[in-house]
Order: sequence, then C-alpha cells, then structure tokens
Amino acid sequence: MIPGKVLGYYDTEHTKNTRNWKEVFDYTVQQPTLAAASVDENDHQVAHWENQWPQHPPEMREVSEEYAKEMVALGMRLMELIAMSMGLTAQRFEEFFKDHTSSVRLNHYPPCPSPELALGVGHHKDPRVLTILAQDDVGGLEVRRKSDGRWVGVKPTPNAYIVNLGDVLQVWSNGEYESVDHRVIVNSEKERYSIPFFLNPSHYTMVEPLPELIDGHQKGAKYRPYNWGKFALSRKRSNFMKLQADNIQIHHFKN
Ligand SMILES: O=C(O)CCC(=O)C(=O)O
Ligand SMILES: [Fe+2]
Repeated sequence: MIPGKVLGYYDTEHTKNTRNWKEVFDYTVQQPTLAAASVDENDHQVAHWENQWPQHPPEMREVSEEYAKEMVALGMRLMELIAMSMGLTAQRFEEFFKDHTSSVRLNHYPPCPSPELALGVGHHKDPRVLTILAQDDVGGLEVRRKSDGRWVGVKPTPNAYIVNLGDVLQVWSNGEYESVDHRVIVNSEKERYSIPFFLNPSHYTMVEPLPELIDGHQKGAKYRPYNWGKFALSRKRSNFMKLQADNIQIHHFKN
C-alpha cells in the first residue's frame, strides 16, 4: 500500500493477519470522505479521503458512483425497517450518518491452484453497520451456523442481495442483534466476483448501546463507547500488515 493511500486497487488485504487470495478496488461514497487522521484518541485532525479512479475504462467512475448512491438509499431504508423492528422510530439511526463513511469494494478472487491452503477472505465479522453484498454465480461465501459451529455455504441467488448485520448494529442493539461470522473459500477452476457495500457511520460517531435499549441504565450496557473513525482506521491499517496480535474487535469494548 502506498502510504497515505487508503482507497483504490490493492492485492495485499489481510484478515486476522493472514493474506487473502484476492484483489480489491475500494471507493467511498462521499467525496471527499471525512475520516480520522490518526488512531490517537487526543488527535482531532480530520483526513479527507479521495477516490483513486483509473483512466480506463472511462465509464467506471460514473457507473460506480451511481451504484453507490443507490446502495446508500437502500441501506438507509433498511435502517428504517431495522429501527422499527427494535421498537424505535424509523428515523432513529439517521443522526449517525450525516457524514457517513460508507464504501464499496470490488472483489476479484482468481482461481487458486491449492484452494485447501488459502482462503479468499479469512473468517471475520463485518465491523460496520450493514453489508449489502452482490455476488456472482460461482459461490464460496460461507457463514458459521451458531447452533453447531459448522460452515454453511450461501448459495448464490440470481438478482438477490445478501444483507449482513455488522458489529455496530450488535453494539447499538446492546447485543440483541448479532453480526455473523463468515469467510470466503476459493476454488481451482473459476474466478469469482463480489461487490459488498458497507454502510458506515460518520467518523466522529461514538458507537455505544442506544440508551433506550438499556432502559437508560448505563449498568445494563454490554459495551463501552468507542470512536468509529479511530476504530475503522486501526482496522484498515491492520488489513495491510501481518501483526503479532489480533486487530481491534468489538469484544475489546465489552463490559
Ligand atoms: O466476497 C464475499 O462474498 C464476501 C466478502 C466479505 O466478507 C467482506 O468483504 O467483508
Ligand atoms: Fe465480510
């Protein structure tokens, strides 16, 4: 990764300190996207992330931007429905998305000569609010079933999205809704494409259980507040490195 460049093309993504068998193109929805400049809690500087569009194909930028706009609209609609499902007003989550840091990722998983030795993406839970995933017909996404811990393949359904709840919703709901452990396996014959849209709050959002869901008693909160921008930046950095320790996760904020 070029220092300072956080968007665009790369093939060095890591999950839990292991390199993934894939290449990626990342772009954010807001231009520029306001983000934390450093992981230091006392540093209040704001970074401006700019997308890195290639010159070819020339229509890529316009098509990608239009797709992202539609994804935000769908994501916010889903947030209204999720809010209502929790007994909240439909607009309850709106305040967290004023300067949202949402992004789109174009994933390409090339065929792998030794698929038993690699993963397209190692097992993880999405750290964000929601993921709306489009995948082609190859398959490879697996979710871990809670009842027996087994990996279950998510069959591709034509013209359908897969919606994953992320860790931020788990915290907002005080653990009532859970993010799901998932991974991507690769195969030796076919390349695979997927396009996740990640709905993320504004960088300055303090993520914490909603007061009305813990009866206003801080004692009942299962998580301590954390700053989304600092958390996201710390995760993003560790995505490009082989670290000795696990990267930061919501369980680090558990009470
Ligand atoms: O490619 C996929 O199906 C899922 C990718 C994924 O889990 C992620 O990017 O967080
Ligand atoms: Fe994921």
